[in-house]
Amino acid sequence: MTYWAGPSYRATFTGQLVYVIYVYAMEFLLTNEMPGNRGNRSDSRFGVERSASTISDPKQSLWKPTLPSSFASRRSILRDVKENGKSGGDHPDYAVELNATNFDAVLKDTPATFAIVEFFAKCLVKAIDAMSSVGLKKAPYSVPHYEKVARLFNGPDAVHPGIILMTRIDCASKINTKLCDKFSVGHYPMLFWGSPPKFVGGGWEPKQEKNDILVIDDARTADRLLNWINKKLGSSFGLDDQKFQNELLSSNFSDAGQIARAIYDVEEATSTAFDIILEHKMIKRETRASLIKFLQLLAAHHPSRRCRKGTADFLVSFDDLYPTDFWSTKQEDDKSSLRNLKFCGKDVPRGYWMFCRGSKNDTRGFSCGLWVLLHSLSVRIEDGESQFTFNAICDFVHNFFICEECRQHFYKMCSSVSSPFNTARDFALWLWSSHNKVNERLKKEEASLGTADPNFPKTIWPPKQLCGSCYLGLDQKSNKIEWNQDEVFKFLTDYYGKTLASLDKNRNIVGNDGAEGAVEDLIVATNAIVVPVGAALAIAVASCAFGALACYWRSQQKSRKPRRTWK
Ligand SMILES: Cc1cc2nc3c(=O)[nH]c(=O)nc-3n(C[C@H](O)[C@H](O)[C@H](O)COP(=O)(O)OP(=O)(O)OC[C@H]3O[C@@H](n4cnc5c(N)ncnc54)[C@H](O)[C@@H]3O)c2cc1C
Repeated sequence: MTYWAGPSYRATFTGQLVYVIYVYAMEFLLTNEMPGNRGNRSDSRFGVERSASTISDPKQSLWKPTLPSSFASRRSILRDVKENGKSGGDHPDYAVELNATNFDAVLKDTPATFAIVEFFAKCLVKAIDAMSSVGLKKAPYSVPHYEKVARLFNGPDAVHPGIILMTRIDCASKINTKLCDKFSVGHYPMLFWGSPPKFVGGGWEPKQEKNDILVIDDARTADRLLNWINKKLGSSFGLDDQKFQNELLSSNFSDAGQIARAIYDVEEATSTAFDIILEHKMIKRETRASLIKFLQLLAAHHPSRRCRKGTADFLVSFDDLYPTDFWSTKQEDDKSSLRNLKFCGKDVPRGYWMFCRGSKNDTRGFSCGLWVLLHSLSVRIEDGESQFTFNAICDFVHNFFICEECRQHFYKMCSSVSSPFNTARDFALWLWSSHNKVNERLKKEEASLGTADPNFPKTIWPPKQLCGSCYLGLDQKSNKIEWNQDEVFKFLTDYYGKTLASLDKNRNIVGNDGAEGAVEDLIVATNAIVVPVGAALAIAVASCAFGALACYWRSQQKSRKPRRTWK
């Protein structure tokens, strides 16, 4: 079947009309074609055997993967998405247009947690555009709708960066025929959802019972597509969401109070960490014990009360969910319901970073949130828990941190500790100093690769502006900073202890747990609807500490539209 009407047809109005009617008829056939009449097609696209989905090694997939030959091209595609918000195709789109040659590589390389792949036919889109221009077709095709949603997740101005990579494949292009076959594309547009590695070398068959890739069955309009996503993630993204105004807030290093906002990031990081663990089925017989240890630590000392509750709930039901014979009885596939678990309450993950937001979408975020979480744990434990905490954190990073390079480096630092920790102080200082070693190494690496976030350069931490008394001087021989470790520990305890938890404390005053509805009502009543609701309220409550900031922020938020809730 020929999909394309040549350019001469479109040169005149009559030609355009004929062309449009032709394609319109074809669209009708395609969009109404269902598996039942597929068999009659001579087109090979519906006759091939589909290959089984292969799951790539999750530990390899996200951070800094090995660099095969296609690396440069897939990186440049992802860069295009980040920097320009364009796919490089005819449409100046937010969705990334892929083809069979780069599909696997880009999906393997993306740091996004989920991916949507839209199979479409570009010629149909053009035809329908043309029809609309001559008033022949009112019902919109999916592209503008898809784009409205992609705007939220892709590109430099993504409102919710790093969560969903939205891509598309032009099935009318010959090069993609086999790929469209593998996904049994029977009508246009056809949208699929899954974790990016699941698409790599994968496919989809209508009759396959268990499939890690799902068909998005209701994406006719942007609202409906976003509704589907919200149901899937338990999120409340709205088409009108605006980029969070964090960047307007000062990133003043010397303002210790800014760490208070990181309470939202440690919640986000906790939730994201478990999403990754569940999504990648990282709970195995050999990693189970290490996860239990880390859950115990979180349940007792997480700086966010609702994460303490969520992780404690998970811990309580852990044995039922993952009995020791779980892996021998192959129940693993039945655990899809676990993906809906909310470790830090129903609004988390929210999809954006506050304290940890980088100036680009691919910097900071999750790993920053994880560091903040680890430091905050280190200053909350008792002396008697210091060795346990050390083991729990080292094992957690080793078994569950998706970044291979980080795992390796951190493991080395853990392995070089020769005697057990006896005090919380020693452990907190060890973690601080290990983080500084990572900073030092990355500073050099980022300088040589030009990958640093200019607004958040790696530094030896804390800088003098944050803690002058931490500095004793410079050792002339080694040219290294001499620290006053008592002062450093005191500073860490204040910074990651009291200050970080100050907003959470205030949230608890208004009864965050179980009373979230009341909080939202309060905000609705005062017309200060914000994203995130909790953050604004907490900042408002803590406005004695952040007076000017809170006033400014609230005034910004008041002009916003109410946040959507999805049922
Ligand atoms: C366990 C772990 C190991 C990692 N290893 C690697 C690696 O090997 N290679 C790699 O490329 N990336 C690694 N990363 C990621 C990397 O360290 C950063 O998290 C990432 O580059 C984002 O940097 P950032 O600017 O947000 O600051 P981050 O380094 O993430 O720090 C977050 C915040 O912590 C505070 N902070 C900074 N230094 C310290 C300190 N010494 N003590 C206490 N608080 C501090 C600052 O306020 C900073 O904004 C690792 C992350 C983790 C959690």
